[in-house]
Amino acid sequence: MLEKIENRTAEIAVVGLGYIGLPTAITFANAGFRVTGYEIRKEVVERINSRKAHIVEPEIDELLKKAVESGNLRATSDPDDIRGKDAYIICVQTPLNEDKTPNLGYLEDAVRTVARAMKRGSLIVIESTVPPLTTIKMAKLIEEITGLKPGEDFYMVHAPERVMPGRIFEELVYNSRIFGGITPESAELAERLYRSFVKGRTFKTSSTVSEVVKLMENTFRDVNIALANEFAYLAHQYGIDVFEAIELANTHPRVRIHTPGIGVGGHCLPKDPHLLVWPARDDFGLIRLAREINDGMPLLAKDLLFDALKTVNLPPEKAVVAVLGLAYKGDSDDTRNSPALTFVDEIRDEVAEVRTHDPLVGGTHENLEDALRGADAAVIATDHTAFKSLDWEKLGSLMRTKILVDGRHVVENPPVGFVFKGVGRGGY
Ligand SMILES: NC(=O)C1=CN([C@@H]2O[C@H](COP(=O)(O)OP(=O)(O)OC[C@H]3O[C@@H](n4cnc5c(N)ncnc54)[C@H](O)[C@@H]3O)[C@@H](O)[C@H]2O)C=CC1
Ligand SMILES: CC(=O)N[C@@H]1[C@@H](OP(=O)(O)OP(=O)(O)OC[C@H]2O[C@@H](n3ccc(=O)[nH]c3=O)[C@H](O)[C@@H]2O)O[C@H](C(=O)O)[C@@H](O)[C@@H]1O
Repeated sequence: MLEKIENRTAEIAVVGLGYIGLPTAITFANAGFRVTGYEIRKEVVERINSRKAHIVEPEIDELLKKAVESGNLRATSDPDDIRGKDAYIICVQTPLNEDKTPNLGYLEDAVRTVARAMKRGSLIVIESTVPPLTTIKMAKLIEEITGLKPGEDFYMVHAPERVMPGRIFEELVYNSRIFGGITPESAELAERLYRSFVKGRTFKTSSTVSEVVKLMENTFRDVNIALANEFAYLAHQYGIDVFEAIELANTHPRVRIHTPGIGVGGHCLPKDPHLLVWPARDDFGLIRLAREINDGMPLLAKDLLFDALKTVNLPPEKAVVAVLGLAYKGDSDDTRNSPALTFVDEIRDEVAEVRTHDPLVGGTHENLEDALRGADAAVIATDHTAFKSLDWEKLGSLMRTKILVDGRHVVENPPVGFVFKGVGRGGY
């Protein structure tokens, strides 16, 4: 296997071609490996084979074209096409159920597919973010299905993905990586495989440490954002602008306060803290409280909107509200767990009309001006670059009432003639 890795003849199957799996498959293919991408959504397979990415990410179209045209990448939804591969890289989603418990159904299905296709000596890598101890459980599932002994007859690793959407192709190469093996040999093999394109530092550990590390990273971010959001809430009570206060606090050499806003979305931050605490017997509660704070932020934005409507004596049930941005963060087309969607759901039954516009996602109005024409309030829910340079004084002339609520600190100076509110912008 090591020799096959060194001379790039190892055959790789990437299972799940979403935001993580597709860039990973492309990167291995462009590093010289023969990669088969296995994906259950047939329309995604067709798009990829016709060289069109189904996700928004810088550089993806050129890199996908290169990978497919070189003959190194092919997508399929036929499990027979991934039989007998040297390495399987699993990148399927690991969402939460309604009750916030992990839904490992996609992962288990993917592992079953791999178990039926693999051979003795295959390396199986789970890139998906999973609750602690999952990799060991999945190795046992493979043993039950195949009769092969984990660590002896096949190798298994958790290699968490740490890329930031918007910078995926750069971070795939330059981020440091962790390889958590069910045995040291497993970790060693995966490290050698990924070293074919990773230029960052690499570390080997156990699969359970690796699972916890990944969950700690995103929990760290979520808890820090919750702290910033609590500061924003307090700033309203003191009538100050939290962003001015944060900028000044961050001049301290050991303080790095995160950015408050309308909420925390995406496939990962809203669920990973739950994956960390779910299998534990007990915890202190900080991680869960941070989640509640962040989940509550769309309601704070709703209060700001309703305050503004009160200022102009417009009953909410008569108000036409245009929500700008549906994606969970700027310049993304991903709406999973987006606070913008929560905000829309929260106000929908209480106002006359909710319009939505997102340049990358769509919405009820394709055109920004059409969304604002005759509206009583505009609410910025996503920090898309396109929203940062809007001429509000001009756009205001299209609106029936000039209310602007900024959930993402996109507008620095409140536009003249508007009733302005913003998350963390006390004093307006
Ligand atoms: N999106 C992100 O920014 C990051 C995600 N992650 C983790 O990576 C994992 C994947 O996340 P995303 O790529 O965002 O999810 P995604 O939903 O974009 O992609 C998953 C893909 O797997 C496919 N799939 C599901 N079950 C399958 C099966 N049994 N066989 C074949 N294909 C199957 C789905 O149709 C989908 O296209 C998650 O565990 C996530 O927490 C980690 C770092 C960053
Ligand atoms: C620790 C860390 O930086 N994790 C990254 C994170 O990426 P993700 O796309 O979720 O981006 P994010 O910038 O944390 O944004 C998540 C959400 O939080 C919001 N957000 C973010 C930072 C902040 O200071 N304030 C804030 O409100 C964003 O608007 C967004 O709604 O989660 C990714 C993942 O695991 O999916 C991970 O690979 C990335 O490296």
